[in-house]
Amino acid sequence: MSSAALRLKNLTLGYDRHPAVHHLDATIAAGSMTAIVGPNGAGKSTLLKAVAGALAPLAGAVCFDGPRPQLAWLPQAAEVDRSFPLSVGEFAAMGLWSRIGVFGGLRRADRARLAAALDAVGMAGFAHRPIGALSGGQMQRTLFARLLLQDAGLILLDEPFVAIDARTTADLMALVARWRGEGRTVVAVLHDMEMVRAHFPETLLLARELIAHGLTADALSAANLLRARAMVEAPDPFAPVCERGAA
Ligand SMILES: Nc1ncnc2c1ncn2[C@@H]1O[C@H](COP(=O)(O)OP(=O)(O)OP(=O)(O)O)[C@@H](O)[C@H]1O
Repeated sequence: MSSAALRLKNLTLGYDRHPAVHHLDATIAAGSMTAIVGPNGAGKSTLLKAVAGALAPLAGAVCFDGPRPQLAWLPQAAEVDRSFPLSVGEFAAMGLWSRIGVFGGLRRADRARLAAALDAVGMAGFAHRPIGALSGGQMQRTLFARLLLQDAGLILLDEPFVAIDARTTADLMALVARWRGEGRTVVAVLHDMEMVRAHFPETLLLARELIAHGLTADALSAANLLRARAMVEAPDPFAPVCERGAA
């Protein structure tokens, strides 16, 4: 599996030139499993968007050691348009697009891969169901099937287990743990500290700027969590200009 270290270099991100994440420096090791943790509005989704290439930095850069790895990004559930008239099978098969092209038909091997992915997420038998008719948990399983088919070296997950029951969470978490064993790099925005402590060896704690990054037990110390909360609750949460000079 081709995986490359991900380097965030003096990264400042924002919208309409208003910075939301300031001067972030961090290296995420190839093949590691990192949780991005922080209060609401800390800039976690913004960071994932930038790593995915969907948001250009205001300053600094997202770099990879070696060639840019194939990347798969699971956005927050609310951002997925389910009104599109697609079946579960058609939706999950989008994970094969990078290999077969948007208009390429599924060959027998692709169909077998699709069936195996739906089976792996517990959605075998749902292939013809419209995605608009799925429960939240079934949709999340379908999104994971698409991720499986993308077969990416770098996997970005934005709150993958929100409003998902314990059984589905455990099933999908087992898939994530398997990706790590396969040498893929996993970066996940998570709010559930218990899950982070149980499954994610490394954590990047963000509160508009970097609070801590390293082993999860160290990064999530009470002092760091307090500091993160204070940073986000501080006045002027969305400064019109970044006052700190570029490093
Ligand atoms: N499309 C956008 N346009 C303008 N501002 C935005 C946009 N998306 C996010 N923001 C702002 O950027 C800041 C960081 O938002 P972001 O969604 O990255 O936070 P988060 O840490 O993921 O929060 P949460 O835990 O609530 O999902 C917030 O102040 C938010 O209002």
